[in-house]
Amino acid sequence: MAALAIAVVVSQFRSSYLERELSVKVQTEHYVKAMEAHVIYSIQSADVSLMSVSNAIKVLPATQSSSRATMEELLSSLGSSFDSDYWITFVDPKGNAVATSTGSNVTGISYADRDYFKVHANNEFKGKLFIGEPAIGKRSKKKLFFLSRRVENAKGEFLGVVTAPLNVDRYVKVFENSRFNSDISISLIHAGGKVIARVPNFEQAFARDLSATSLFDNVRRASSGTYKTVSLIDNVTRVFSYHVLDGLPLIIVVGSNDNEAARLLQQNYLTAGGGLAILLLLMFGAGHFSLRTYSRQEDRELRYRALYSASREMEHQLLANEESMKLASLLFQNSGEGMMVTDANGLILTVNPAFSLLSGYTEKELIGHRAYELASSRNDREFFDRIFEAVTDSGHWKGELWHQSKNGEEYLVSMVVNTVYNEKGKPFRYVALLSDITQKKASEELIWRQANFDTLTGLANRRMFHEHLRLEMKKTDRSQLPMALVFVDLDYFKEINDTLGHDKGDMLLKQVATRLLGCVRSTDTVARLGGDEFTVILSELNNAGDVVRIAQEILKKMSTPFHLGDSEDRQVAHISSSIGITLYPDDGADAETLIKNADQAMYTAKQQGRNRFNYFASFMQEATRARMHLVNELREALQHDQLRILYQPIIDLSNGAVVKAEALVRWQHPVRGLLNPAEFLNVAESSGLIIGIGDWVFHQAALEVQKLQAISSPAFQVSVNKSAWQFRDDGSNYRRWLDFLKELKVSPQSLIVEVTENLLLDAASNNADLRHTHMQISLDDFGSGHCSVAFLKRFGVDYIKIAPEFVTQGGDGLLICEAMIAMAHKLGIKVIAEGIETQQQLAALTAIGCDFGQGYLLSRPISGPELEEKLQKQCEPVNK
Ligand SMILES: Nc1nc2c(ncn2[C@@H]2O[C@H](COP(=O)(O)OP(=O)(O)OP(=O)(O)O)[C@@H](O)[C@H]2O)c(=O)[nH]1
Repeated sequence: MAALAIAVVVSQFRSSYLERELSVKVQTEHYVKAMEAHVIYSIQSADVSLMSVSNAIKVLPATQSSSRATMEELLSSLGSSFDSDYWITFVDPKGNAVATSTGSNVTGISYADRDYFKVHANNEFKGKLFIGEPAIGKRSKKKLFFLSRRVENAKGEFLGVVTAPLNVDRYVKVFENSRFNSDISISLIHAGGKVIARVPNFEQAFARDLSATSLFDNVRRASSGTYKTVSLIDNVTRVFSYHVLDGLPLIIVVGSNDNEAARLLQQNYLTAGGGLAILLLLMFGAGHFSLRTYSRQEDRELRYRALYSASREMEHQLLANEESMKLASLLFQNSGEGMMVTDANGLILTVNPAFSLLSGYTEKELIGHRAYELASSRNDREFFDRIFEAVTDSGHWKGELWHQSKNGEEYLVSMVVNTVYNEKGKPFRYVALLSDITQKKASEELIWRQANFDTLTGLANRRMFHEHLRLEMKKTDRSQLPMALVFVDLDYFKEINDTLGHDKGDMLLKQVATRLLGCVRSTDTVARLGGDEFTVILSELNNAGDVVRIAQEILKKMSTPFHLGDSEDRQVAHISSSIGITLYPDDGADAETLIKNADQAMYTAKQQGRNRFNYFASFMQEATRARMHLVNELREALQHDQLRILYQPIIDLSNGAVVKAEALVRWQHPVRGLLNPAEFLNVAESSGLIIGIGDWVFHQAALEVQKLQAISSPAFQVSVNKSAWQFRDDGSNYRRWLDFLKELKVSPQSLIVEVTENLLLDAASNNADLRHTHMQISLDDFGSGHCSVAFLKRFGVDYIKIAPEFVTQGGDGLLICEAMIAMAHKLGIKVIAEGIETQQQLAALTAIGCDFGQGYLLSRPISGPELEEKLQKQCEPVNK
């Protein structure tokens, strides 16, 4: 690289040796280039300051740009960065000086006559940099020339002019130091014609108009060139090279006389090459150089080139900066986002229209107030301390806070605060961007609530429950204190809905939620999984005995009567609950297992009679597995025709004839043999399979009664048992049953539906549907429940079946039977005695007027064909 540089320099000067004039030309051109780089660099650094001042003024509130104090503060805060060779003055729209960065008092000085002021007042330069003609400073009395820019607000209104007077002495010094000998002249000339700086003879030359000289003849022809003439200033004949600075109204002119050219020829050209290096060093203020090696020469050459291209680049950046400031100003005025600018003490300097709209305050009302005065009292002091800390540490804060508008309304804003620093690195302005997120937040919160909470009770919903459960399990892992998961399911809640209505059911669920919350600590979780299923997470239990106490408390609270509705429409509801409890980590390691455990324990509590709590035990898992297996088998049984019906004959006690039969379902299990309903009905009910089984039984019974009536008499009846679960149907199965009977041409009265007392009491409304079918109703197990006589009548019961315990008891049992029979007969209800096992019982029941009887003495349950045969036989003597 060094070798290459040497070669370049050597070849350059060898050619200058060959051609005298040309050598002068080359030399002056070198000077021109070096001077140009310096001038551009100095102008651009002053222009950066001009632009930053002008942009700062733009964001000031309207009144403040005319305030001397504000402007002095602004200019002096920037002043420290200024080059000592220039300063900045702000001139108001009338041309009067407002303040200057040197801090001198400029009040009363008018610059209205300056060319730059007129140009900007007429907006001829559209805010671009204008370089005015050189002149003597009105206050400083220095020889100056002026860089300036127009300042306007976002609406384009003229706010004044910022000007940077440049002390031309700086150029004189640099030019002087760059000359090898006194014959070389270097000048910086304004495009208007006036000399800005010149060596030699600066004093005579300053502000002298050269517009009529041959220089300008040449300039008008080309932006750079070389010519020979006698200087007007010092009368010396020189070869002049000139260059018009790109985009600037400035011309650099360098002249060398013939003596210089001759001297050059005698001199070692290498030294001349070194001269150029000296010039470059001086130009950039390095002040120290050495000519000892060529490699240094190469460095300097490179540095010169780098600086030259850097100054070009800077020029482009400045233009881009200007553009972006304009854009920023537009944004400020038109943005939908609120913007506020404060000084370093938090005093509001300006706000944009969107901010006024948000807060209800005009810009005028806000200026001078502290930004935090807008915040609502919802934010505490610590909150502001935190903001302050963040802004001090990083210059930045982002977050949400509550503001209060002029009309007192509170609104939530999302705010970003950024700091603008002055040249000393101290905060100078704070800029805040704000947007109202009240609505957005409210709907986010609503969505979140809907996603996580049960709308009816306000308790955590299933999703939230799962989240809490996992969190509590983690807590337990850390604290080693056990946690209990409690499932609470209301008993027979459906009946509340059915008897009191869904609204009252809702009221009850709400009260259940409140009562449950009252049973636990605030740190525990109460959730509603759906329907009448609730869960409680009892976290970090110090004492496992607490769980029992809480479970008992819940049972008690749930079985305390609920008062539903207001005084006019008040209803009292009685209910109870079944509770399942499982412990973590003892019973399971994951959430799914715990949930399953608690559910099983609760199910067992239901099975055991409800209104009780049950701890999960591993045997329950086994039981559950067995139950699931049974459900699957039963489903298959239905599909594969494994169910059977046996008929137990019912005898007319007055003549011993079989006149009815009770259909009893059996399961012909492929492995376990014939199973009684007790072995599978529970599972059938809880799995819902009971509906299908009930339908099947009914169909079989209807088909059978058709056959039996054909054999004996149209009065023959078959009874079917209806499970409590079948009442949960909406009644559509009755319609299906009646359709089927119609198809068979069997009268509905041929079938008796057997229901239990409790069922009759609980599902009163559904029984009304049953009566409308015209099938007969038989009340099973009469005497074992609490059915009042009034109920019997009201629900149109056709038969009562006396429970076997009364029949087999004898003595008092028989007396009760007699009373029941008498009462039933008075109501027009017939009586069937169940479980007759002895002749004695038969005789006694017959004696007290019982209408019908069934039991092992009379016949065990038999198959359809067997019954048909029996009836056949019974009918034979009559037929004969
Ligand atoms: N009022 C009201 N009822 C509901 C709501 N959600 C579900 N249900 C009803 O709650 C009842 C829940 O019944 P289950 O738990 O199946 O049965 P249960 O009657 O409580 O009987 P057991 O649980 O066996 O003791 C169903 O009848 C649902 O229709 C609700 O938001 N409001």
